[in-house]
Amino acid sequence: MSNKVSVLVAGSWGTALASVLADNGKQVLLWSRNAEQVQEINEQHRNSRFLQDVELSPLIVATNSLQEAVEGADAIIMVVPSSGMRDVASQIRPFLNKDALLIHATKGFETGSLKRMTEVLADELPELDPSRLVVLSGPSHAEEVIRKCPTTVVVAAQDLEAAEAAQDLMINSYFRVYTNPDVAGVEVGGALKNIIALGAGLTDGLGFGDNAKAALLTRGLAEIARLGTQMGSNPLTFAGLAGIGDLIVTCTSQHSRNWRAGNKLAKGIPLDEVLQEMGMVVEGVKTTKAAYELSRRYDVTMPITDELYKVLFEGKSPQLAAQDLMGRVRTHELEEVATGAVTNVLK
Ligand SMILES: NC(=O)C1=CN([C@@H]2O[C@H](COP(=O)(O)OP(=O)(O)OC[C@H]3O[C@@H](n4cnc5c(N)ncnc54)[C@H](O)[C@@H]3O)[C@@H](O)[C@H]2O)C=CC1
Ligand SMILES: O=C(CO)COP(=O)(O)O
Repeated sequence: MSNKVSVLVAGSWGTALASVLADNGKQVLLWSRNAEQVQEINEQHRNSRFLQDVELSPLIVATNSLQEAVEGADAIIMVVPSSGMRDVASQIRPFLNKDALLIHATKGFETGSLKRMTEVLADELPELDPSRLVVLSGPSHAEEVIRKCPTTVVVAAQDLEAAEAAQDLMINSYFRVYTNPDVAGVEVGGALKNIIALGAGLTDGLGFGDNAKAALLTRGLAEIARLGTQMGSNPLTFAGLAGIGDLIVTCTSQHSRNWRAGNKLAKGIPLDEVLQEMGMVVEGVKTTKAAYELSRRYDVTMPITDELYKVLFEGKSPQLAAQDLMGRVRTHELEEVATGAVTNVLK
């Protein structure tokens, strides 16, 4: 398939996905707005800020020019953090081939509009054939993909042909790609799991133990599925790679920036200092705010998200948040299931 393939931007995940493409024999153009990073990738085949000690394939060529990266590309992988997606999408509009395959691998919602990333891309790129828009998600830490550890992901598109084209482009012996027609579900699952991962870092940091962690994952999945279903997702997607799969890896791996940020918060470090210390995107913080607003828009109960919102933005102590979650009005697991998405997930 694609001859010219580009990846925007050269963060941790963009660089790891560029490596997958290079391993598949593609010459990859990797865009960064940072001139020093471009020089380091081209001259030393390294991206030391994000993936230390990893030698990149010479098939990966970095560029500072969005025009050079996008013009004539048959496939473009967008891995901009959610906060920059609209801006970068608007900048590529003049150069984009309207039949290009546009795959994004970003996990988050747009602040304010609360839109999913494919909705933001469709807004900014009206000439692009919407059937060419694909989302890639699933349990996949960049640090492991770059070392070619066995990884599974899912690509979702309205159009099976586009999803299969993305599958064909990315799949290899260590990177197994499934397709799914549920674009909304794959995007919502990938975004919301970061909230629960922040909570898991907090829970572990407070020494609450394995029971609490299991509770957080299970009840976290219930609220992800509840909101996701109201947003038009197929509940079964949350039993798959973009749901429980990504929830497991992000809540249990110390590679997770969201887990690490939650863990630092448990030590009493203020949120702005935590984010500064991380130096990498922690999508779960903005996503907690977005999900808090979405839960009200769709009238869905999300107790874990609500408590995390209070911890992050209202100064509530995590201990009190945990106490309030445990002391919620008693309820019936199956009764709740009977009125929500989890029925279908568990069937
Ligand atoms: N790191 C990982 O293992 C995975 C990350 N993701 C998702 O991929 C997305 C990107 O994350 P990472 O690559 O990990 O982040 P990162 O923090 O490693 O790198 C982000 C890069 O984006 C650049 N950037 C930020 N805003 C920009 C803008 N407006 N214009 C141009 N460049 C901009 C930064 O300078 C940095 O180079 C996030 O949505 C994340 O949830 C998804 C799966 C795995
Ligand atoms: O989405 C991820 C793994 O699938 C990466 O999670 P973090 O952003 O928490 O590192």
